[in-house]
Amino acid sequence: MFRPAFSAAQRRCFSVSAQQNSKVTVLGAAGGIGQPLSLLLKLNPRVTELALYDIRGGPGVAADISHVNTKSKVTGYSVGPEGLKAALEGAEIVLIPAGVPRKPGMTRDDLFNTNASIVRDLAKAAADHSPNANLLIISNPVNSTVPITAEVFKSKGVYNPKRLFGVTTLDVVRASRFISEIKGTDPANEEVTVVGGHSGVTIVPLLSQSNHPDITGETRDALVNRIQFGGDEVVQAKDGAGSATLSMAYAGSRMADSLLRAAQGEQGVTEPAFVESPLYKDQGCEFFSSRIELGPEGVKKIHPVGKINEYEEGLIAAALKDLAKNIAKGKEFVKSNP
Ligand SMILES: NC(=O)C1=CN([C@@H]2O[C@H](COP(=O)(O)OP(=O)(O)OC[C@H]3O[C@@H](n4cnc5c(N)ncnc54)[C@H](O)[C@@H]3O)[C@@H](O)[C@H]2O)C=CC1
Ligand SMILES: O=C([O-])CC(=O)C(=O)O
Repeated sequence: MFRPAFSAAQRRCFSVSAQQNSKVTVLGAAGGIGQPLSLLLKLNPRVTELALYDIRGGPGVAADISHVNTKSKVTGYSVGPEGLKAALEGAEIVLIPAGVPRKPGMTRDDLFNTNASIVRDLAKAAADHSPNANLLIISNPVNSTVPITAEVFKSKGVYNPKRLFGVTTLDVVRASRFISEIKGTDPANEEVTVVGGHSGVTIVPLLSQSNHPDITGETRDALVNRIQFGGDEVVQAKDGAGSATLSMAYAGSRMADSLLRAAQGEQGVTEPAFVESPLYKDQGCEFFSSRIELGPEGVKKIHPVGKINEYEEGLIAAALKDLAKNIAKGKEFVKSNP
């Protein structure tokens, strides 16, 4: 797992892989997520070049981060198609946290009207200028923005489902933290599989597969609810000033680091992600988040959901209903608004 501080010994271990060039691009780099995410990427020795783009403030954030004394080169790009093109060209990973966040009382789906076109347009640029990069979609609603990106790539004839990821890492980060709070354990030792999508009831934690299948009854219901609606806790606490940014930056940098490690030959790297998946395709869900083994080609293996109990079967059934609608909405948007 990527941790933001590296000892001298760790730096020596990293040195072989760090010789490989890895350009990482952030679109929306000056935002609440973009800034701390870019900082964490600057601290990662596997990143050799960091390209920061935003419709406002990209060069300023880049100048600031570029003073951090790690080896990677940081560039902030000017606003417009030329800047966007230069930011994307040669990227191994493109992270997209561009778009508006929620305010109290809103669902992630309420962001669709604004964020769908932002993601569509950035996806068009990525399809043109970095068609082979791993694309990590953070902008909400992820359940729809990932299908939007897939449709754009298909329309340009460059879609590779192994390279498109909706970032759901924050759900497992939260789940391991919340379960550790109940059990008084170290969250580093807690792994909770979370499947489905990234909003409300589409977020399905599989506690029966965790270290604590004994959590049942009201405690289980409250924990599941907290994992499903953890984002709302932050939205309410920020009281109109946005949603999770710092924990999301951590989660996004962990996902990027996992992809870089897998690309550089590390075996057995897994993360959850919302990807094109055969698991529930026959129930209208062409995309689904489950544990993914990563490799140099992006998605190496999609893990099945595995053994679950009746309660979890019910959670998945509820998730699939919403998820199918969210996916169809994204696909329809690109058809009607190419
Ligand atoms: N996947 C996940 O787990 C999570 C997703 N999110 C989502 O991430 C998104 C960003 O959240 P924040 O960073 O808090 O928002 P923010 O408003 O602080 O930052 C968004 C940034 O995107 C930029 N932007 C807007 N349109 C752009 C375009 N066409 N090209 C380049 N940059 C553009 C803005 O200038 C701004 O700097 C939201 O949609 C939010 O819901 C937030 C937390 C977790
Ligand atoms: O809740 C939100 O709107 C942001 C988000 O996706 C999360 O924190 O999981």
